[in-house]
Amino acid sequence: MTILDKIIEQKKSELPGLLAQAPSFPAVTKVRPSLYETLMTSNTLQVISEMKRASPSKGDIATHIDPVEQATNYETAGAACISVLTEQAFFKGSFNDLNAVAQAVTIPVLCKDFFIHEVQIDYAKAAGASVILLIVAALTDEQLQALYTYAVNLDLEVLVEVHDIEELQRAVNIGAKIIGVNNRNLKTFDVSLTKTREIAQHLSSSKIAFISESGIWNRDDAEYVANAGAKGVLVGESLMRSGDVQAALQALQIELSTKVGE
Ligand SMILES: O=P(O)(O)OC[C@@H](O)[C@@H](O)c1c[nH]c2ccccc12
Repeated sequence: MTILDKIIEQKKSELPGLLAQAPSFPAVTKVRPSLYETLMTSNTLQVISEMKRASPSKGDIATHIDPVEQATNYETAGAACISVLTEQAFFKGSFNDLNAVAQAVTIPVLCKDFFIHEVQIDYAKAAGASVILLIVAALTDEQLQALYTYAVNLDLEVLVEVHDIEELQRAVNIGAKIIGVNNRNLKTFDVSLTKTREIAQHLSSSKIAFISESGIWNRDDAEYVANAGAKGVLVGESLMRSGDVQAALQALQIELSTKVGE
């Protein structure tokens, strides 16, 4: 069993609880900018900054950090979007974290979870998300299409996560506009930024906003993935561990127009 299999089992066990009652969170009525538009129109590498307390591969990362304070720092530093991990059993997140962050910032908010059922999308929406993540490796084609359509009909944007060329094709087939490659192998936890280059070479449409996810620690890493074709990066651990969150984030905002090789 891979870690992804284990997490999906856990998610399945939580569905009856979610289905038993309607989501109830303090209302969030903000209209946020579109993440897709931000990615497609900006000349700098856009940073999706993550609130991440812990993970299965690293254990505790930063359990003491206040999500609202962290998100506010991210927004002030010019983040394009705040990603909030809401998965509880492995990442120590919650929908309450998401709701608190959604109240506090005006930029797009990504609900980072393992979606296998529509009810989870209802919770994400009610808690204030404007973007959700769908992981191709966790879903059948039918589930992927159904959840994608369900989210879009709720006015949510969708970041579709892939790990290889075959998954990229499945993402393209459902019409995904924002596609992220996870540089972390979910079976071995190995991280390699070359994944970004490999997937980027197979992107056929310039209308896709392409994101590089995981394992980005510094400006060199950001430059590498920007040169490979990424319009944005999804960064968790390095920002959570940084003593100067704003400086660490700003170091990643590479000018895309000065990219080597373009
Ligand atoms: O902490 P990192 O290496 O910067 O990674 C952030 C993000 O990419 C990672 O948390 C992530 C990418 N895809 C996911 C899917 C589920 C949970 C977490 C993730």
